[in-house]
Amino acid sequence: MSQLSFNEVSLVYPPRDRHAASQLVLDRVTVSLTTGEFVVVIGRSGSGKTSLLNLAAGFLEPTGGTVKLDGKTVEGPGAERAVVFQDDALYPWLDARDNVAFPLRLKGVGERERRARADELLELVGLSAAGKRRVWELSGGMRQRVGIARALAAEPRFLLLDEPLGALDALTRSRMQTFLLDVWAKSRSGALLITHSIDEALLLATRIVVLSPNPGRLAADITSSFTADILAGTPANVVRSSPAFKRLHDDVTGFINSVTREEELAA
Ligand SMILES: Nc1ncnc2c1ncn2[C@@H]1O[C@H](COP(=O)(O)OP(=O)(O)OP(=O)(O)O)[C@@H](O)[C@H]1O
Repeated sequence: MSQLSFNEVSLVYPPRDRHAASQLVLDRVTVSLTTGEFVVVIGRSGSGKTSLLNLAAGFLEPTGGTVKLDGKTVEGPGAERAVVFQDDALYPWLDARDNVAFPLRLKGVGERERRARADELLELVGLSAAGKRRVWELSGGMRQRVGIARALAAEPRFLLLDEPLGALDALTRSRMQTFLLDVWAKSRSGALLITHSIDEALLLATRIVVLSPNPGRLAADITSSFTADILAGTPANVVRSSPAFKRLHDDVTGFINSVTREEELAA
């Protein structure tokens, strides 16, 4: 089992120009996740969600505190933490299979093995027939699935997902939520996903982390159990209609809004 932890993490962005002030974006955030968990981070715009994910990815360094992977301070990006953004950023000059195989090429894996592994991953994401297609021949949902397959190619311990479904239409998004859970469960990795959707957070998370804005602070860390129902095949609309789902939806909404009221009172 692996653990990714934020320990009293603060982040200050320097002033954008000489007239601006520096900005405290995250204030002493302590939270951790282990492989086998699906942690969803939610909070108002500007609460530092993407900054938190970029710290986990090693794209940013904290100003205070530490980000650790299995007790070792994260000092930069690494193959054990794969990132998927909203804009999949596939390589347009490669077909779907070569996009998926790309991280393996970087690792020096031979061509035959690369292709075999990429084909397995394409099958996992339901795209075994699309390996030869170019990026522009894929729909938005297919592109995101190729992006997720590519992220899985290096067998990461953690998947860091920044609004990966945000650009998809409602129907595709709903299908992709179930798909994402399946992939996560099969990969036995840990997932850290950012979303603006409370509904998505409740359907996907084993834990929901709520950040308050200005500066981003940990407002709540709540266990959720609907993931198991979705993985067992219960349709999302049935899960949503349960009283327990509605109660947790209200609780999370309350955390996000109560934080806003406090902010307003303090302003
Ligand atoms: N590179 C940067 N330099 C300076 N300030 C930044 C930088 N990146 C983000 N910020 C600021 O930090 C704050 C938090 O941004 P961040 O993107 O982490 O929040 P978020 O919760 O992900 O927002 P959203 O939900 O709108 O995507 C915002 O006020 C943003 O303007």
